[in-house]
Amino acid sequence: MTNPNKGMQDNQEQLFKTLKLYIPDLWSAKAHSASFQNTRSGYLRDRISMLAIVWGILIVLWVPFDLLFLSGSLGIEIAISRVALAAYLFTIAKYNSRQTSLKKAQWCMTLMVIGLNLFYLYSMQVLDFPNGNSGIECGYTLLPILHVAILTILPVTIKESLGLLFITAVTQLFVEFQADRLLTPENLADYWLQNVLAMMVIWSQLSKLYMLMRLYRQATLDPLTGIYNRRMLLQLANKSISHCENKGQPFSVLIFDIDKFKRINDTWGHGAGDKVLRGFADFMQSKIRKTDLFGRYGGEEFILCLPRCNSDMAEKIAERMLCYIRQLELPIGYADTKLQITTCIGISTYSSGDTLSSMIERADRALYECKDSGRDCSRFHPVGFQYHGNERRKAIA
Ligand SMILES: Nc1nc2c(ncn2[C@@H]2O[C@H](COP(=O)(O)OP(=O)(O)OP(=O)(O)O)[C@@H](O)[C@H]2O)c(=O)[nH]1
Repeated sequence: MTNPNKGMQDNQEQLFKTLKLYIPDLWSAKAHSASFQNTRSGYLRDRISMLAIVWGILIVLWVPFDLLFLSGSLGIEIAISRVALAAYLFTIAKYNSRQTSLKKAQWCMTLMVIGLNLFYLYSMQVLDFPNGNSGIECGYTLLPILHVAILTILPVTIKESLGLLFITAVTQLFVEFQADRLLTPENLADYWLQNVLAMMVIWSQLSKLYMLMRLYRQATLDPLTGIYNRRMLLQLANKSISHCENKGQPFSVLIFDIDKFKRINDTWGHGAGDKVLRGFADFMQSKIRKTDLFGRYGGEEFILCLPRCNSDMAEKIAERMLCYIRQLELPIGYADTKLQITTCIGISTYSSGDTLSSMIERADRALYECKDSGRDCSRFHPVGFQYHGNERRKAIA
């Protein structure tokens, strides 16, 4: 018999694998799923708007000190540029709060950093590129450090972070070149300090991204199989249906149920059953398109949503999947034993007035027709089709 502790250990390993983040996840947004990009863009958007508003207010609050400490026209010039920067930041905050895509949030973030650096460049030029960090000039020459420090609150990838730091570093090096103090020994301590600060900012940003991604995965993925859990699957499927509905494209739902799965558990133990579920989920993922949605609906039931697929195409895909699945040999971690499985597939296709629930309900009835017809087959139920076989025992989503 299989060892139950081994099964538990396997599950923990799988959970760890599902939640584990790799360097590409932290390096660039390209490695992220569309739904995580969407979640992060909302999170970024709030922070960018907040930062732009707070920084816009703080930058204007220094105007009296410009007028007080800087001689005549210098103070006025810098004060005007502060007000202009504040207006620019408020505009970014307003525009950013209306956007939804990650790309636009990234643009707003970059524009904010460019604006801050242009202000630094302008104020240095007005002050005739001061050569030292003394007295009142300190308040202006330290701006790049502040501009880097405020980025700490953003959950950004390494690539995004390096891009933002690069803008600030180039501006600062240009200013130092103009002030004749580029790479001078006196500046070494400053560089050191700035590099340490930059590292800490990147570290903090990555920690935020890491945490966000981990929590997101915990909330959206099935810990056993690593595919979408029911909540996420239904959420994404609803979005996909609305999208297809707006574009006048077809949309089909396939419910898969592994036949006589209880027997596998009873014969080989739950650990083996878990391995079969995992193997089946991995296999299905290798067979679907990038735009399809596949997730665990519950127990040994899985749902595959096929955007832009009409009923004919969905029936053909179901038949093809049945053939593939029949040939599948799934290891159960017990000697070299491999199990073969079959499935039933219930199919429904969107028609006007449908909701995801009504589609799942039809596909579910079709699935039960398969069970009544001897299993290892697929059935399609169109709207209005009445099936009078065994009624379904489970509640529908
Ligand atoms: N190993 C394992 N078993 C599970 C899991 N979730 C549900 N099950 C089992 O799946 C079995 C489902 O049994 P049934 O609903 O009777 O379905 P079946 O045996 O496949 O029978 P038919 O669907 O009629 O072919 C139950 O024994 C559940 O305990 C899981 O995460 N892991």
